[in-house]
Amino acid sequence: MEQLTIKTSTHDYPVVIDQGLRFKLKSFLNKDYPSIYIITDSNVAPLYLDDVYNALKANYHVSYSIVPAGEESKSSRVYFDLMTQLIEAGVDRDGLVIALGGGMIGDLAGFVAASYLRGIDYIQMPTTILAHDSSVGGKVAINHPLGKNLIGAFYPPVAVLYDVETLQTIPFQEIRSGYAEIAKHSMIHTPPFWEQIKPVTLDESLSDATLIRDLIHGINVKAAIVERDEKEANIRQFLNFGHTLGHAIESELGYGKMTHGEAVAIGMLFAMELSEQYFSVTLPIEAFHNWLKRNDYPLTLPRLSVNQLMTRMKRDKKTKNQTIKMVLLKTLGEPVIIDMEDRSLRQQLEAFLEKMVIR
Ligand SMILES: NC(=O)c1ccc[n+]([C@@H]2O[C@H](COP(=O)([O-])OP(=O)(O)OC[C@H]3O[C@@H](n4cnc5c(N)ncnc54)[C@H](O)[C@@H]3O)[C@@H](O)[C@H]2O)c1
Ligand SMILES: O=C(O)C(=O)C[C@@H](O)[C@H](O)[C@H](O)COP(=O)(O)O
Ligand SMILES: [Zn+2]
Repeated sequence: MEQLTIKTSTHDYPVVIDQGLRFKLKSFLNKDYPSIYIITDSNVAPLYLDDVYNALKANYHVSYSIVPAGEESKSSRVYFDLMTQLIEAGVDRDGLVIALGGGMIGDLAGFVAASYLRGIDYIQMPTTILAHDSSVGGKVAINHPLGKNLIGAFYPPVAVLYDVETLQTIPFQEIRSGYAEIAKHSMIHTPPFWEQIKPVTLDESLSDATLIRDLIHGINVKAAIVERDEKEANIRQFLNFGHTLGHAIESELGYGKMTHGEAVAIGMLFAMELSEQYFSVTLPIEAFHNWLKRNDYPLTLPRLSVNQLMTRMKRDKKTKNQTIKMVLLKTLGEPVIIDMEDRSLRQQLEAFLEKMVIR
């Protein structure tokens, strides 16, 4: 078992990483909750809902909702339906929400918990690799058709219980998606650990030991950053490496058409190219590109409108005074936030997308 504690402005919470945690939930509940409400999705429910429900039902009043799997459920409609279900179930201010699933569920259920009755406790139970990132740090949100995560809060959970046994059932595309955020952590951290990720192949040969090593490394990077800058006043923006374009691609294509990690991977490639030009440095772009290719990441895009992408990037939460900010790398492990000038960003984006279309 691995455990760390995250300090926030309101409380500290544990991140526990172990096999089979879903069977031992009771021992991690530090309050006598009158009701527990599990929120999960239609892929995770048949696999793990019973285990979680059965681990609690003898001691607590437990209810649940199952939302359709997929990014489209991180929506105002599903959010509102969940609110209705919690009200009808009579969950009060002493209730607990359990977010059982990947980052979609963590963000959605976390935002439900943050806003229901002005905020009740919630536990993150991540079940994807990507959720090593989303379950830590307290960013919760739903999407708006105009942009990703535009409606949300900083609202830390009371615990993150990462039962890594659940990762055995995730499909390959989701292994890829999650490893993109691990690669992100490997490149923004000092010292960088990209050299550790570079040889990893995301197929049957990926061992549990490698996966757990990389997950723990990623979680430690994330934890260290969010502890120092919980509300993203400064260095937390580094965690947005690859996201300025990645989020624009996700929303422009339509939520769920490309996974979050796949879109962020493309965004990282673009940010690396911009970094090389901006700082006249050499980054391991070719090695990263080869890694993405070897692991079957999508490296082509349909022809997208550069105007639309620019408009979407302007709606990014880092934007101030209409100036798009990008996380660039001065060198591997040394991220910086740069105000981008529209004209040159547009030109570089056009050139980048042209390569993505024909590659
Ligand atoms: N809050 C944050 O800090 C943060 C960080 C990174 C990403 N995110 C958000 O996270 C979301 C992406 O998360 P995700 O990649 O986990 O997507 P997801 O939650 O949609 O899960 C991906 C797919 O895997 C399925 N699944 C989940 N766990 C499974 C399991 N154990 N076995 C089999 N199938 C399983 C899901 O049903 C879904 O189909 C995006 O909305 C992104 O914006 C948030
Ligand atoms: O925790 C953060 O901060 C991050 O930026 C982590 C990202 O991987 C994640 O996708 C996050 O949801 C993006 O945040 P946003 O503020 O750009 O919506
Ligand atoms: Zn992300």
